[in-house]
Amino acid sequence: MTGYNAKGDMATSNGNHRNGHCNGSSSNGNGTGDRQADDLAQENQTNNGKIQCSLTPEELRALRVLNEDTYPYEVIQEIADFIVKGAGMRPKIGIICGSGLGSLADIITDAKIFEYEKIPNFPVSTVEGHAGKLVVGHLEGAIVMAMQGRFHFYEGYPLAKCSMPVRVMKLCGVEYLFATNAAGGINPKYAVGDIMLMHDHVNMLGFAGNSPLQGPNDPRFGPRFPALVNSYNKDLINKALEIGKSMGIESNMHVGVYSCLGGPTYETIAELKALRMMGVDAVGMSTVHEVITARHCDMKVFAFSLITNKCSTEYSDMKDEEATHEEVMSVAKNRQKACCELVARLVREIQAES
Ligand SMILES: O=P(O)(O)O[C@@H]1C[C@H](O)[C@@H](CO)O1
Ligand code: HPA
Repeated sequence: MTGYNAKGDMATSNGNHRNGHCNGSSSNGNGTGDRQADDLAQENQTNNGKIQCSLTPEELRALRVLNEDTYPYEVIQEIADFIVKGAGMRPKIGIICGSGLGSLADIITDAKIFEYEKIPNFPVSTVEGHAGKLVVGHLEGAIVMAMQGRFHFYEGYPLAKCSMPVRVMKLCGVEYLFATNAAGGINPKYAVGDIMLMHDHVNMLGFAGNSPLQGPNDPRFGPRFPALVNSYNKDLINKALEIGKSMGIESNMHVGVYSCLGGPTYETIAELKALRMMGVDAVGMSTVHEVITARHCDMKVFAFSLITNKCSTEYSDMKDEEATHEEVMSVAKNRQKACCELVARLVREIQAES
């Protein structure tokens, strides 16, 4: 990947900026960032007699991390070791909190909290409603790790980087991935506040030739050509439906198909019509690449969308307002109790079986 730093200088995918240097921490995914940066600093000193970069170390770190797109197995292992050692426990269930659903991590007890900035080689969260914290602790007798904040393609991160934390989870010992998201309901039967259990997806970014698995395959994670037909664990979906019934929310629960678009724009009516024709029930900007990464390394996946807004597929439907992130966050906040209960009870069932 090639990008530009804040001074407009060319920067390359390994964090090797042609001009400019500040002392940030190593973040180039191959452990050589500081050495390269130091070489460049020396070069700048020699060439210009002064350091040119006007960015703070934090800004430079964010830029460098943004420019990384590959994470070798060893780097993922280092991150996982850092977390397991720091937490003093090995999680079995990983939870990714969707927009406004960070409270899913607040129900974790005996929590060890890692800010993303403090985790070596970890990207940073840039979206409101994504706090940028990794929480490891106990939930319903199980050890879980939850991401309070995910990484999205529209933030400028390549898909492999967006879903890199899933591989970290795997090497931490996680066997089950719970991925949650806020989504627009395209299925006309869905209402705002409903929960859609994902049983399949349409990978629109994949249609456009983009995949988190692009590039050389490391068989230590999984096969070159993974199958995805059984991606969403049926047993977990059935358990969640039972839980929904006992919570009295079965009429607000659906099983459906999610699709991820690149964002950050919400969809046009024509796009929503096309998605509906393809059998999509809910649309968002995440999750699919995380699920692909999780299935590639053989994790069991449970995923749900909280329907935060209705997506009209009719030009004539003047009643519908435009989606806003504020609305998304506010609906998520109002429904966090139900989402937390669903997650906690499903964790309890998984734990009871093991
Ligand atoms: O992280 P998720 O997929 O829950 O967030 C959705 C998609 C965009 O990031 C944002 C739009 O409001 O919410
Ligand atoms: N479209 C895409 N992503 C979303 C939406 C939407 O309508 N709502 C929440 N995330």
